[in-house]
Amino acid sequence: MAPVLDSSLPRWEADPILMVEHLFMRFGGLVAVNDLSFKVGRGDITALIGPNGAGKTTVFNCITGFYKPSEGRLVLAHGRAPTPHELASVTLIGERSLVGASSGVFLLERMPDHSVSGEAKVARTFQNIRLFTGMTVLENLMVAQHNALMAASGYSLKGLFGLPSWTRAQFEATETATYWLDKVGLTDRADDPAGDLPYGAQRRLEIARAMCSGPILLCLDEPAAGLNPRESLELNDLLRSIRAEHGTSILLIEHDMSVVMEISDHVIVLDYGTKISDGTPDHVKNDPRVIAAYLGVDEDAVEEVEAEIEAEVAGSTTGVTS
Ligand SMILES: Nc1ncnc2c1ncn2[C@@H]1O[C@H](COP(=O)(O)OP(=O)(O)OP(=O)(O)O)[C@@H](O)[C@H]1O
Repeated sequence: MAPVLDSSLPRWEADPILMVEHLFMRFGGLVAVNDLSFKVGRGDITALIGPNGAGKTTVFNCITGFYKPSEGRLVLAHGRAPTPHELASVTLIGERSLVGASSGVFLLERMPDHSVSGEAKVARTFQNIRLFTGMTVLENLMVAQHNALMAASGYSLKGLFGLPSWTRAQFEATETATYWLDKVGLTDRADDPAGDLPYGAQRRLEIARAMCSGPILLCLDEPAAGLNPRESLELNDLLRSIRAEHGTSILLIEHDMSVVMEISDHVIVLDYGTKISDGTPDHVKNDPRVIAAYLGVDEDAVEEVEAEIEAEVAGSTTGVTS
């Protein structure tokens, strides 16, 4: 039976798909991520924001297995979140995953990047587009399914003899690629080299390629970078439909606040590797610490603003006006 979720809690508390716990990443003397904890809700669009150098991409690199964190735990749950007892059992026996009847639990910090994508089903895109520019648009989407196709081919034998399971897998991979080509509006460019596409189309192709691997968590590093306002709106629609039609949870790093505030359910703000705010878009955009981090105001000024807000709130509840 599906567990009953506490509707009084935000989704990231009631039903987290990813739990980042006390994450540290040090590069020599530089602490790029400093004791960071946050949760990503299942089916939510979650944004990780912060000024340049705040540590956002480093967090992505830890989640997706590109970096081994200096400390901390990264728990991904395919089904319901694990109980503390289940989590302790995976952690203590030194395993990197627990694939039970109802769910799979993965400790991402213990997994290499290919297992994070292949087993834990976390896909990502990069700040700088990384397509195979010499391959066609369609080939880029087929390559994304290479691992599944290799397994279906029995690592060549079934493919060599053209067994039905291999033919079926090939057909399904082509269907998946065709579906995503259509979804991102690139069907008529299927046979063109990916490098010939305009910039905005390359960004959409990257997202389509990530979706071809069937992720349950899609991590997007600055998907709106370099897009014009019309393309940003199209991106918003694409991400909303990925969430609505495929139930994929999305974690994105983004500087474009029109994208962040428009489509996010949950926003986490980093500054110098530390979390300074965590909540709904409305909560975050009115948080004096966030305003200060973006405008470069110092701590004293933040405390002053907070005191002013508290005084105003107290005044309005007692009916005192200034
Ligand atoms: N491989 C590395 N070696 C050394 N320092 C690094 C490495 N990767 C990141 N850093 C440093 O860690 C800090 C955080 O960098 P990161 O790229 O994560 O920030 P960011 O928030 O993603 O920035 P931006 O918005 O500009 O992309 C920076 O000071 C950066 O120079």
